[in-house]
Amino acid sequence: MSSDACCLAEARRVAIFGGTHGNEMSGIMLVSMWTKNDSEIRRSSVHTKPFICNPRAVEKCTRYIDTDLNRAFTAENLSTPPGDELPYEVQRAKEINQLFGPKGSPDAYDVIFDLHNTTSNMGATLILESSTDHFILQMVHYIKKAMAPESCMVLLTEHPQLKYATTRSVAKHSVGLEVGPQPQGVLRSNIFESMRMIVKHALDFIEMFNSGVEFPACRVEVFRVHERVDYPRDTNGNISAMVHPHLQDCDWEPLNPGDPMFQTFDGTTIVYEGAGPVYPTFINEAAYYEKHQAFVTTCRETLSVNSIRNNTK
Ligand SMILES: CC(=O)N[C@@H](CC(=O)O)C(=O)O
Ligand SMILES: [Zn+2]
Repeated sequence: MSSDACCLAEARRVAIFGGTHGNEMSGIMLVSMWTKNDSEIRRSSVHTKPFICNPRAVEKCTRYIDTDLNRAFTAENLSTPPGDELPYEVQRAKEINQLFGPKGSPDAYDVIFDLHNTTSNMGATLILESSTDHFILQMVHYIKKAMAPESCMVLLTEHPQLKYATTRSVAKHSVGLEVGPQPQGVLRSNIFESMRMIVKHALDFIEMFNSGVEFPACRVEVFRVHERVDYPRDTNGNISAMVHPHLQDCDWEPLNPGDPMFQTFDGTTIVYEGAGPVYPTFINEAAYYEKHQAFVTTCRETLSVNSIRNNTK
């Protein structure tokens, strides 16, 4: 055991969230399946809790009832007194914070995986909120290696303005899993199986970590959120162009200055005018029309990850 490894507590309490958005079917079906029979997610050193976050939205097969649950875990929402008049998702956020948090406290769950689907052609993507959580970064490194030659991308949402208050943020360590393309309300077997495999690798990693395995220092390639790009709009605020066919489905591929970005209804091309190459993702995500986001640009970077080991072994 090397002496410079960063010592961390074991991760005993782990939750797997599905149905944070009620129309993202892979996570909903996996979590429902694991609620009935947890043999697949059981590990000897871990208590793993499968949990449906927004049951009313799942029942209606809609993203949310009153407001987006995955934006609701703000300090303000979590601290205001409870009440029936609050939006359903704000009430639910408070309940989830009681069950799996409180956010920022020592009583919070060790790890939360939150399972999402996207209509974008992103493939399997892990979403991280922090570039300094070496436990999660080591997990990501492990998952990427276990998945090879299939790729698993990493989106880092750490950004002073663009970060949002996610359901998973109540845990000490959190990771989002976004797999696409899959239409809203639809189950695709390839997407379901890909998500299932990543959860398996993640739980295997936690089991190994808890048992005392040391994970050596490594490097992880991530794509850090840079800017949100909205659709072109007319003076009434209606969309006046679509994602250009050369950009559609090209998540994670470089977009260079001068490259086609949008196509108006009369066929005019609107090009990207940024300074250098960016890597767009969440291209044409259905849920983001209302958020005024056609895609998000990212910048590629490589993070150095500390070696870690469990300090109780
Ligand atoms: C399509 C979708 O729902 N994406 C998630 C991403 C995340 O979990 O960070 C969201 O916007 O909440
Ligand atoms: Zn989602």
